[in-house]
Amino acid sequence: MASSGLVCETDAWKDLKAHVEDIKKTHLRELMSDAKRCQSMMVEFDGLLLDYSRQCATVDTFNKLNKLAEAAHLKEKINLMFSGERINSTENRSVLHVALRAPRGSVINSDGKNVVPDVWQVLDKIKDFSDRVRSGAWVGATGKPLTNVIAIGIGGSFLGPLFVHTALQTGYLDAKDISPYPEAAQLASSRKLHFLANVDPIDVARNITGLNPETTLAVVVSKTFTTAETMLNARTIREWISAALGSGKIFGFDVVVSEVSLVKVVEKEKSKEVGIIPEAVAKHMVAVSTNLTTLHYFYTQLVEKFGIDPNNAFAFWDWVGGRYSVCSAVGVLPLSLQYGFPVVEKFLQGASSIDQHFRSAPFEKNLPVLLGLLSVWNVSFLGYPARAILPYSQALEKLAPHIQQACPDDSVSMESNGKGVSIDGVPLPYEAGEIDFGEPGTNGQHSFYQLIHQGRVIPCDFIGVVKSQQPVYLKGELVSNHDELMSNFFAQPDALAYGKTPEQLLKENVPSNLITHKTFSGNRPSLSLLLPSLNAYNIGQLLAIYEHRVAVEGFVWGINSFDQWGVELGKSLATQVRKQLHASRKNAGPIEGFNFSTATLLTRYLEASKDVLKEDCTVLPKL
Ligand SMILES: O=P(O)(O)OC[C@H]1O[C@H](O)[C@H](O)[C@@H](O)[C@@H]1O
Repeated sequence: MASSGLVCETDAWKDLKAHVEDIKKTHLRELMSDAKRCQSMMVEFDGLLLDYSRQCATVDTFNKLNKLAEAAHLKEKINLMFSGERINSTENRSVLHVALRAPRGSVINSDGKNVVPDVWQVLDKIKDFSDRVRSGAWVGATGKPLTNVIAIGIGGSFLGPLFVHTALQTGYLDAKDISPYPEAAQLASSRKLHFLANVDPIDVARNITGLNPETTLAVVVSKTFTTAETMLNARTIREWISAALGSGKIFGFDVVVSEVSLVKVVEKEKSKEVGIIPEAVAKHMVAVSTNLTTLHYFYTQLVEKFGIDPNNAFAFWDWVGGRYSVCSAVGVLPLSLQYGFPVVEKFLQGASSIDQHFRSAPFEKNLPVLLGLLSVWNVSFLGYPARAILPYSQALEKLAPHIQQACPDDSVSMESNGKGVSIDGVPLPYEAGEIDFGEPGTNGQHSFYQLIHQGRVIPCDFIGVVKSQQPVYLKGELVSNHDELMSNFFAQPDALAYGKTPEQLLKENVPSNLITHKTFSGNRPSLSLLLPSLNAYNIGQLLAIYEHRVAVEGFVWGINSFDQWGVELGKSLATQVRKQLHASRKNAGPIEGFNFSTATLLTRYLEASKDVLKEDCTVLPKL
């Protein structure tokens, strides 16, 4: 829905601006003493409990935020998303990642066509393929079962699957997850899932160290099948497989692509013949890519020319944004190979439960809406530009990188909402998007929490789990290991909210020269989200909550949360550098077309690395 004017011009926005002064007068200590207020700021849904009473907000603030939601047409925008409208207007695409986890038989239309049957066709294909690989019916070129999987992808084709894998890794033994498929746990235990994302050759070396190509399956995951880093990594792994298992050849060639515009205009840099690709590649490599239909023949060709059998390519669609693709074959294929499809299906069901809730629950009970509105309040009104994501669960260690961005160019939140103009292209006179970062507790407490307690104000998301995946207890200890962890989960939000006053310190006989150092101002907002346990279903819920929260923020700010033009410039400059490096190494071509600084750095780099590699001879990682 095109916005009609900027949201900051609405009365609701102006009213909230004026309200900031009232809120700043009231310390969270006071707000927390109102039990009725606190009770009204707790919401439960499907086993989850959200407590947002430690936000610098009153009930009145929420009434005003609801008015802002109305002024921003939030409800209509949510409906447009679910009904398959092309709300990603700059790429002319629908935004339908909710269809990826819709129950079989439901109806979600894109361009008047129900996409759910297509989604399930791919899911069924993944189930069949992953069952065959896991059972040993599908074997490698030398007849051995494929027990190691390397998922090769970057950005959205990496971070989401890594997050889910890390979260499931210690938890897949949860009987509820695998029942009635107990064999899943047994089979997963002898399998390994690896992720190759960075084009840094160190990442390739780390991934293949200790691996036998005979028992390895590589999944090339790329929406466009042209991303420079992914394709070079894929070619490197193909070389590694070929070098070991290279008998029986088929002919093939690579298409090296320099630029992929997000409106699908592909400019070829060069096509180069690589001669013969061993048949083993088709046994040991499969692909996940967008829309491998006749409509997108180009992509099918790319897959085939790479040496992958198009029958072993798993499709998704252009209405799935890269950073929202973990519920497509991007995540479902590697995760099903590792854990079995039934486990991954539960993950999809958890996400779907939140989708239904997001679509239908009234705003005052709607978890993603509440969280999104709070973010808008914190960023645009209270002026807090960052957000810390603090799961008290080591299994959730990759949640913040997925939401935040550990990789160069993709994150659910920062790629979505890191925008400077409205959906209509008007420069924003207010800040949108937040800087996300985080670490699991209690590790973070021993690093950056100092700043959160006494330095900058950073609204925090505390995420706790009631039942640990690992119930460890030592006889004679005061509490179990998980209780020890959770003691911190419960304590930190109060420390941030209440702080510690000079008066309290004086009563404790703190020396006067230390009073200011030991004072905690408090009044630092946070929210607490309690999950019942950490199984595939709950992980799906958590993912969808964050995805929709980001959408809510973007809808209110009036931006397009579903494009990512900001990642393009760096990519095209890298193409220029790549060409220069090739020319200089191959023909000692002069460095041309760069500013003084870049030219100096390039010269130093080229000169100092002259002897490292020889052109035109394959060198695989030294293991
Ligand atoms: O899946 P691919 O086409 O390889 O793209 C991988 C990533 O590349 C980009 O630069 C985009 O900004 C990301 O959203 C995307 O996930």
